[in-house]
Amino acid sequence: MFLVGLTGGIASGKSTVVRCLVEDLNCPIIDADVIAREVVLPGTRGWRKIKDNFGSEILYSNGELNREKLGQIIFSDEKKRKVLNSITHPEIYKAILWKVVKYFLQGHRFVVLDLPLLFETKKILPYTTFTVVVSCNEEQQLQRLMARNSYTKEAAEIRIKAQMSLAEKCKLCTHIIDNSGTIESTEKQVKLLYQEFSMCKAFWKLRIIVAFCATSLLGLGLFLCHYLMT
Ligand SMILES: CC(C)(COP(=O)(O)OP(=O)(O)OC[C@H]1O[C@@H](n2cnc3c(N)ncnc32)[C@H](O)[C@@H]1O)[C@@H](O)C(=O)NCCC(=O)NCCS
Ligand SMILES: Nc1ncnc2c1ncn2[C@@H]1O[C@H](COP(=O)(O)OP(=O)(O)OP(=O)(O)O)[C@@H](O)[C@H]1O
Repeated sequence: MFLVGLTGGIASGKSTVVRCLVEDLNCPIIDADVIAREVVLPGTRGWRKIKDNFGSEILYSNGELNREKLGQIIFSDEKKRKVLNSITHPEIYKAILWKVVKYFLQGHRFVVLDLPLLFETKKILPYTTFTVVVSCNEEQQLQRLMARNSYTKEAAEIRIKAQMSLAEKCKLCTHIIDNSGTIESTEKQVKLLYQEFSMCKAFWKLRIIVAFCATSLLGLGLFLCHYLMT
């Protein structure tokens, strides 16, 4: 099975790419942002640790995490961001591992993992065969983030600065999806890339069949040698 790491910057268009992969191509996806929400649901270990470290003022009266408030704290304070990461990331990686195993057991041989911090944390990087960065220019990223979340320019900028820049990520990846044009143009690139990965999948199947045949022939050869010599 091979893993494709999909990443990018905040609001660079990862979810837009994922939507196309799921809805148009029926591709198996693991979304780290969804998992990140699941591991801090009220009553979970992650939730308890956040409450212990950041205090009850970080919760709504019904016990749910006030994500906006926590976001304001951690994006403007690197130390506190590290504390939150040290609580959530081990839980997130465990859940990712289980999902990979589940997809493998279901017979999938190629899974896309949408992980915003793929290059920042590097934990999953060694297990990826390909890494795809969804990119756009800095001004578009800023404008799209401000528009989507109704953030001020300052709030959007501190969130962008909390991550490695898109330009740096583009240097580290194996493939780039340029999301600076229309959504249709992005979808075209996603479909082409999906075809490329699917061909890779076929190539791996072929390698496994060839390896199996070669091992069987070798075994048969050894058996015949042994049979003829005794
Ligand atoms: C701080 C939180 C509560 C803010 O929640 P909010 O609903 O406003 O944002 P959401 O979770 O949708 O994240 C939006 C984007 O912010 C960026 N982001 C989130 N957490 C981080 C982080 N710790 N460091 C840098 N960027 C981050 C990612 O690009 C993500 O796609 C939340 O992001 C969180 O719990 N973060 C810690 C877990 C984490 O690292 N998630 C990233 C995926 S592994
Ligand atoms: N090509 C595009 N043209 C115009 N708007 C776009 C384009 N791609 C994405 N957007 C818009 O930009 C915003 C950010 O896109 P999206 O939510 O896909 O980013 P993301 O990388 O998943 O963000 P996050 O890191 O917060 O999860 C959304 O409002 C989306 O509709």
